[in-house]
Amino acid sequence: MTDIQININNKTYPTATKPSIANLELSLNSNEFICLVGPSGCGKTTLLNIIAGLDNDYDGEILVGRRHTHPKIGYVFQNPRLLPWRTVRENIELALDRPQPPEVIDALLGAMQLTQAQQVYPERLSLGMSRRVAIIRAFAVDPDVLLMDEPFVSLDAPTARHVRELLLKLWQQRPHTVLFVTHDLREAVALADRLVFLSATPMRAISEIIVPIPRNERNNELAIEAFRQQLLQHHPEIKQLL
Ligand SMILES: Nc1ncnc2c1ncn2[C@@H]1O[C@H](COP(=O)(O)OP(=O)(O)OP(=O)(O)O)[C@@H](O)[C@H]1O
Repeated sequence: MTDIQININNKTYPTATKPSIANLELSLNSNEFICLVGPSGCGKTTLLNIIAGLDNDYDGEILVGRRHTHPKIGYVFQNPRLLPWRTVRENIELALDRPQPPEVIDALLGAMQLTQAQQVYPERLSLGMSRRVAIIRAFAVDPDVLLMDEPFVSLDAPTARHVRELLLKLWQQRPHTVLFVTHDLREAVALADRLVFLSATPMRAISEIIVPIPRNERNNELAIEAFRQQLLQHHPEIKQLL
């Protein structure tokens, strides 16, 4: 695994009058779990699409180690985007760029508690199950960086907590660099090693915090409070977001 450096000087959509991203610098350490927290519409999806190589129309650079290239990506979208005519297992296998021993998929299905559902078609899955399939699919390609764009949005609270716990366990078994986007500070603190707070457009990274270990309710609350204080001190303009 390699460190990744993202420098975006300017990203302006052709039809827009002002940049969506300006002077954004972000370093991703190998196998680090990073949460990006930012206001609605600040440019998070735009950033993930640039990192994924889906949008090359920007001024900046992405370095994987010392190479100017795009990292190998696993992408978990808000919508799980499963092919309805393929089973759970086939949806995972289709994402692979090279065949994997069946045990690899078996282990991922087991970790996400989907072994029993592997021959099922997506229409029979709950939203929480579909999200778990999407997470497996992203891990299965063994990416340089896993991009997760609010993958637990619109799940009820207990289901979101369950899927979060499974994700963390899987990540501890198979460490990968993760870039996880959320609006939810509590979700971010429950998951991340490091939180990066983003400004409204034009988006840039305005503050960051390392989450204290061990993770427990008290440490999480302390992290949230420290984060609030740090942000309010340096960026009073975002008070309404906290
Ligand atoms: N195709 C496009 N053309 C023009 N402007 C766009 C386009 N896509 C996004 N934008 C603008 O760029 C900015 C960032 O949008 P983006 O969807 O990346 O934000 P976001 O943080 O992911 O939003 P949300 O929190 O709602 O998911 C917004 O001002 C949006 O209106």
